[in-house]
Order: sequence, then C-alpha cells, then structure tokens
Amino acid sequence: MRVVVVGAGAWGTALANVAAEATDRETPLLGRDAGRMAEVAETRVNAERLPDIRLHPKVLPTADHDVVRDADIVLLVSPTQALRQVAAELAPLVRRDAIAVTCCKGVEQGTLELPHEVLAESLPGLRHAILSGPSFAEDVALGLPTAVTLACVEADAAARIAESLATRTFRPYWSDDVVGAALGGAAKNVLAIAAGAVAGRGLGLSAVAAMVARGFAELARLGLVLGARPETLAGLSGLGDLVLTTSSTKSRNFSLGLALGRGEPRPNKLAEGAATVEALIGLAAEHGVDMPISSAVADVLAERVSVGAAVANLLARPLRAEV
Ligand SMILES: NC(=O)C1=CN([C@@H]2O[C@H](COP(=O)(O)OP(=O)(O)OC[C@H]3O[C@@H](n4cnc5c(N)ncnc54)[C@H](OP(=O)(O)O)[C@@H]3O)[C@@H](O)[C@H]2O)C=CC1
Ligand SMILES: O=C(CO)COP(=O)(O)O
Repeated sequence: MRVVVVGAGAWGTALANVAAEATDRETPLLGRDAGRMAEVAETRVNAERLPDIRLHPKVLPTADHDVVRDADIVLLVSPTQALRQVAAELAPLVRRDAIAVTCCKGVEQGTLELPHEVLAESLPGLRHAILSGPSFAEDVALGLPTAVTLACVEADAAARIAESLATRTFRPYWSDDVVGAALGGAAKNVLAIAAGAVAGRGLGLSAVAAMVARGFAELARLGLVLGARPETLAGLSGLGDLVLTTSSTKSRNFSLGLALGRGEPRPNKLAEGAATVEALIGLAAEHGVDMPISSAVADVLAERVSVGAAVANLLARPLRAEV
C-alpha cells in the first residue's frame, strides 16, 4: 500500500514517519509551501512544526499535488476548518479506489459537520475512515507507545489502513463507529480548554477532575442522540484523548485554557477547540442537547465572561442526577 500524507504540520509529519516505517515504502508528505518543503527535504527536519525529530529516510517532503495520483491511502492532516478546501484540491487527482483517512479533530464552522461528513461531500465515492485518539505528534515521532482508534465501516478497508500504519509502538484499534470517533476528537479539544482554564485559574485538581467528568457527561449526552456508541466515547478516541489533553501542557488546547485562566496572552499555536467550539454547540443545539461546559468555553473565548464568572455560573446550575 502506498500512503500519501496531506498536510505537513506536526501530526502529518509524525504520521508520515509512522507510515514509512510500517510500509517500508516511499511516503510522500505533501505541504503547501514549496520553499519550506524543499528545506524540510534538505534538512530532514520539519523545524517549524516538529523540531528535533528526524524524518524517516523513506519520507519524501513535497509540494507537488501529483503525488496523490498514486496513493492507495490518503491521510488528510490539515486543520478541520481547511479540510473541505484541501480535499477539493485533491478530488481531481485521487484514484476512485483509494481510501481517504481524516486525522483532524473538530466540527466545521457553518455546516456544523464532523470531518467524515465533510470528506463524504468533498471526496464522494471514496471509502473513508477516521484516525483519532490520544497521540501527541512528538510522542508518536519519538516511538513512544501509542494506541488510537481507527474508525471505518468497512472491515477490509480498515485492515488495509491498519497494515499501513501499525508499527511496534503505534497501534490503531479498529471500530466501525465513525460518528463516535469523530465526536470524541471534536469535543475533547473544547473540554481541554475548559480543564486548562480551571487549572490556570488555580482552582485545584479536584475542580479539574470535576470539569473533565462533567465534560465527558456532556459528550456522552450528545453522542447518544447522534448515534455514537458509549464504548467508543469511553474508548481511546473519547475518554482516552480527554485524559491526555486535559492533563498536559503539551496539548495546545489545554495550554490555551491555562493562559485564559491565568489572564496571560493567548498562545499562537493551533488550538482546534477554539475554532470549533461554536460549531460544536450549534451541532448540539440542532439536536436539543445542552452543552454547559462548551458554552462556558465559548463565552470565555469571546470575552463575554471571565473564567471566574464562567465557573461560578456552572456551579450555580441546578443539581441533577448523574447522566
Ligand atoms: N499535533 C498533534 O499532536 C495532533 C494533532 N491532531 C490533529 O491534526 C490536525 C492538524 O494538527 P497539527 O498537524 O498538529 O497542526 P499544525 O499547526 O502543526 O499543522 C497544520 C498543517 O495544516 C496546514 N494548513 C493550515 N491551514 C491550511 C489551509 N487553509 N489549507 C491547507 N493547509 C493548511 C499547515 O500548512 P502550513 O505548514 O503551510 O501552514 C500545516 O501543514 C488538527 O486537527 C489536530 O487536532 C491529531 C492528533 C495529534
Ligand atoms: O489531539 C491531540 C493529542 O491526541 C493534540 O492535542 P492538542 O491539539 O490540544 O495539542
């Protein structure tokens, strides 16, 4: 299987290394800036996005979209808000029997669609999958043990992807619950901001744990109405990723929350939760689901309330049975 990775950010670079190791084949890593990709090809390091990690010798950094023509498997690793445009650029080039795998986490603004729904519209007719789970790009690139969810309704396509990505240390576990995997990845980005804000405000680890648990309940309520399976939400791509990104400053979403809680300037790095929170709340509203923690995050990001006031509002909510 020939894997092509589209999106030469931190995660795309780490996944290109994984695919090159798993397949032992040349693995193009497609970025949009020709000058920067030439530099990455020469230095064998993606200094801007994943510093200190050497590219696998079989990773081929490029800005030439034509590499997609030969792909059996295309990994789409742009931010969620760019996915539709990135996929549209590939549509005339990609083979109809190729498998497209979205590796981004979020909800599209405007359409309120999850990544696999965006892909179904922009690359129609292709088989699709979602790769999501607790996996910092740096950890994966360093060869630290990582397990993720590979969600795909077709078992044979899932097996091909798993063969092309599984290494001794990177373990994709198959699920056919695509909605559950996509939703977990989107919601945990938002909840990581909430946890970071609580930690940054100095409210203590008990409060962070409460935020994570109540946040998971929020995810579970939405998952239920969207048809996600509870075991997916409690698995790697849901609770697993929530645990990771609500406990580490390596998470850009958690770091953004920390800065908000401390009243410091917001970091510049991509925090998908910030780009996705209003869309997540909109998606939930369409289905009559209340998202108090996500709504608090949206209010804080839009500077409608302070972190302190947002937490006070959450604490003032009526007590209900655990759901
Ligand atoms: N980093 C991580 O540990 C993990 C990230 N993810 C998810 O992967 C996705 C990508 O994250 P990550 O790689 O870390 O992000 P980065 O910010 O490191 O990279 C994003 C990549 O997308 C490209 N890009 C940005 N905007 C556009 C656009 N409008 N059109 C085309 N390409 C664009 C960037 O190109 P350029 O370099 O030219 O700016 C860059 O190559 C996110 O959804 C994230 O949630 C999932 C698991 C782990
Ligand atoms: O999704 C991730 C790890 O699973 C990366 O988290 P951040 O996007 O918050 O950095």
